[in-house]
Amino acid sequence: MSNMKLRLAIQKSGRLHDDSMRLLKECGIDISNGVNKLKSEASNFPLEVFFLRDDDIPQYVEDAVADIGFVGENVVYEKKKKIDVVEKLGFGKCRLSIAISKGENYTSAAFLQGKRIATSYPVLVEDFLKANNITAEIHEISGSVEIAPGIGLADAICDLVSSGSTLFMNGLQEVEPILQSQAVLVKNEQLSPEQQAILDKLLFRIQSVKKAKNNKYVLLNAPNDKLDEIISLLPGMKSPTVLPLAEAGWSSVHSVLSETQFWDIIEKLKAAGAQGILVVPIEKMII
Ligand SMILES: Nc1ncnc2c1ncn2[C@@H]1O[C@H](COP(=O)(O)OP(=O)(O)OP(=O)(O)O)[C@@H](O)[C@H]1O
Ligand SMILES: O=P(O)(O)OC[C@H]1O[C@H](OP(=O)(O)OP(=O)(O)O)[C@H](O)[C@@H]1O
Ligand SMILES: [Mg+2]
Repeated sequence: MSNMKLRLAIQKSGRLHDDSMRLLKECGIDISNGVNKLKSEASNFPLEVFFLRDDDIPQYVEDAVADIGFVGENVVYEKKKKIDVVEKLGFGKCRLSIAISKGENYTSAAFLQGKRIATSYPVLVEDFLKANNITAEIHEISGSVEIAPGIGLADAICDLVSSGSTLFMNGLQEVEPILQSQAVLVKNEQLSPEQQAILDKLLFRIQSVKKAKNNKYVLLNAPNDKLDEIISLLPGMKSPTVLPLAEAGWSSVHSVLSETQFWDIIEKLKAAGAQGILVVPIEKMII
């Protein structure tokens, strides 16, 4: 067997670190992350993990120092490196937005004409301004962007928002989301067939974990005279499982429901006579 290992870059510390480590664990990959260690190896999968600043990950992947990386789309599209985005990972969800002081009246992007905008995302802001035919002054700062209008450094900012509480605490209002973002898996454009085979194995596991998170296993009891109606409400992976209960005239029905239709279908099941509905999380889902 070959000793080839795929090299994965993840954030060393910060918003994406814990979710990146959790995803690997959910994929059944054991990584020991000792304090201050910059590199670690999986004990049960051909993977080596580098712990880096998130901003540096696209460059490392382009240069093939790492083969793949977990990084926010906001960083991928700001850095514009030659790398492929392979898979959305479902965490680190946020948006890149323009914000201005609460008291100001914003009706369109024309508000920004001739203004000073503070941001850590000069490339994405420039793209947005160009697309809207606006000329404005971009002030690049690397952090604490939300403070800029309050200290007279800028008239507007462009930064990441999720709950909106940082904007609120700084007396700002969000006026223009310019990019929706989440963590993605990126890869070097020229992986060898052997590296690609390891990535395919990893992707298969990631997709199984993602599918499982988006679905629930549902068990319920149904009176036999209502079975047809109840079964017609349930999608299941093929079709629902139906087992007789010890009590005559009743059956146990098992199925898989997606998170998006979940509450809607549960209400209909109750109305159709389903009882004792149990909902169980799924760990992995392989179709
Ligand atoms: N409030 C948020 N909610 C959800 N995801 C976020 C939020 N803020 C940032 N992110 C995502 O997490 C990534 C890392 O954010 P973080 O604030 O840890 O970056 P950083 O301070 O640049 O870290 P580093 O030290 O690695 O450079 C962002 O690029 C973005 O994709
Ligand atoms: O809308 P909210 O939920 O308030 O999140 C937005 C904040 O989160 C991020 O910073 P983070 O907290 O990661 O700290 P950082 O500035 O040190 O990167 C981002 O830069 C915003 O400041
Ligand atoms: Mg960073």
